[in-house]
Amino acid sequence: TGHHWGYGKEDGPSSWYKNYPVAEGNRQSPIDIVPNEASRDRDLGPLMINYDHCTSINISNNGHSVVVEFNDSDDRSVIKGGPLDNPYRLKQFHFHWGGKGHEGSEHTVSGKGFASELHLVHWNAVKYKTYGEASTAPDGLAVLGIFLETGDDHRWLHMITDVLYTVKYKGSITDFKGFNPKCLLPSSLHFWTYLGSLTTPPLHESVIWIVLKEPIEVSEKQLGMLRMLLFTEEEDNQKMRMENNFRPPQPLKGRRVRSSN
Ligand SMILES: Clc1ccc(Cc2nnn[n-]2)cc1
Ligand SMILES: [Zn+2]
Repeated sequence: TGHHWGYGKEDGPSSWYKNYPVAEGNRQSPIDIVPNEASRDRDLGPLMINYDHCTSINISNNGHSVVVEFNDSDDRSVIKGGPLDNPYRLKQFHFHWGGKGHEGSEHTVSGKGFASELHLVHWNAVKYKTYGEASTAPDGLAVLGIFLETGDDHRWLHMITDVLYTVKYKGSITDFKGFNPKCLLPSSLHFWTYLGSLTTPPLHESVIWIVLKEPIEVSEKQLGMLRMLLFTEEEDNQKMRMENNFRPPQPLKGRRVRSSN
């Protein structure tokens, strides 16, 4: 199966190019977003997020992050508008975060990192039959990125942090039904958008990135719950805390970042 990769010294982002040469490609993610270099594009319409009928299925620890999966067998939860020519179906969301007191977002804004970053992964089910097929196509995926900054408790994030103890170890999965991620959205849907890639191997250059400008606030306590997860399996006697699971910004290589109006 695929090569082993991680976020450690030996298997981390600076070594991924050895097994995944596209790591040095021309549309890699994340990037540092410089707001006053982003161009306002008049034909960028508003983002439309329709998660009303969406329901989560399960929550799991895949050894890289904590992931909530959704039923993507129909168009019950889609995003459209903004830079997108088709509706894109929600498949899963997951987080990237840092260590105690360290930043952990993947995108940065004028060099500033945030404590964490939530990614909602969607795929173009109009043009492609499966997520797998879409994940290798240049317009196959749309990932909605939302920054998390430390502040007050997030009233709905508790639904997730309260069950993290059930997925402490790599390979654990439990039922997680009825969670609607619209409760994790900030009040403004203003965004930056650019063409990029998955930020973990296989690093496919198949992502239309939509990064919301307004962060959501979560408490240090809630972030600390993410850090009690482990990269390692239950039977592994090495207990490696899951933290700093983020890829640093990659070269822009002449790409244009657009801003919503
Ligand atoms: Cl389905 C899937 C594939 C890759 C990743 C990793 C990632 N790529 N871009 N942001 N996160 C998350 C979910
Ligand atoms: Zn991600």
